[in-house]
Amino acid sequence: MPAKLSVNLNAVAMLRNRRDLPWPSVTGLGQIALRAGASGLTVHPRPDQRHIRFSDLAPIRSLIDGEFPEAEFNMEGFPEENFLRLVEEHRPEQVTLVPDDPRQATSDHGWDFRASEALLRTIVARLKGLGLRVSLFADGEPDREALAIARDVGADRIELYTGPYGGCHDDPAEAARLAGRLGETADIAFGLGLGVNAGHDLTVANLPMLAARIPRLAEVSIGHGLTADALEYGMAETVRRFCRACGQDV
Ligand SMILES: CC(=O)[C@@H](O)[C@H](O)COP(=O)(O)O
Ligand SMILES: NCC(=O)COP(=O)(O)O
Repeated sequence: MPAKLSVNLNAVAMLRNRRDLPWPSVTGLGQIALRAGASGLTVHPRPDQRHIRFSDLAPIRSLIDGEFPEAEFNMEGFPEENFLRLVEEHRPEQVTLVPDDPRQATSDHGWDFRASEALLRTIVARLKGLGLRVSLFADGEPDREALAIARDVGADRIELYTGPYGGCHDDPAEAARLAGRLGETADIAFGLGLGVNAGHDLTVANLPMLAARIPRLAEVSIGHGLTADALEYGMAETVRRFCRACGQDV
């Protein structure tokens, strides 16, 4: 089955936040994306609310519950207490834990599973107690021992950090090499019984090679490149283009 597309709304929220006005509408564009065939919506509410605001979460939850009961809400963030309370309140179908420092401009690395094992064990147990799927942001390094820790702390999936792969848009040879590394990492994760998601700087151009190398990829979450294309083609057409790049027949 081709990878599902979860549309990350952070970039739409950032545009909205330029003014004290409610447009572009984060929930409205999420609705257009789901109507066009996206399988879910992703948000990464950072502590300073510079993109998604905490007040965006309830309307997104209601949108999915009301019109798209098959769709999934994916909340990403560092597992500090405020984020965990937001998760408890809004009950996303999936929580993706990322090791971000609040001062980071954007996510730029996966977990150090060895150093964070105790923290992750506690947090994953708490989230699994709520019945939520848990995914852990992981570097595309085929490190079996580290990935075994991700499995052993109770995660359901990893999300491969594809930033370096996305950054090679003008270097096809390096992109192919990194797709191979991501694929090796995914193969180890599958062998350990983990599911595999991917995200960061994915585009219509670089998705097909990744999807071909990882045919069992469960989900991609995409915001920056997708929002850029939505400015050019509109959100609905952009979602269809990204779904096709995942290998979906839309
Ligand atoms: C975990 C990940 O890769 C995404 O959440 C990405 O960091 C988007 O976040 P921003 O839109 O805040 O940069
Ligand atoms: N998990 C990655 C994500 O949600 C979106 O990242 P990007 O496409 O904005 O780089």
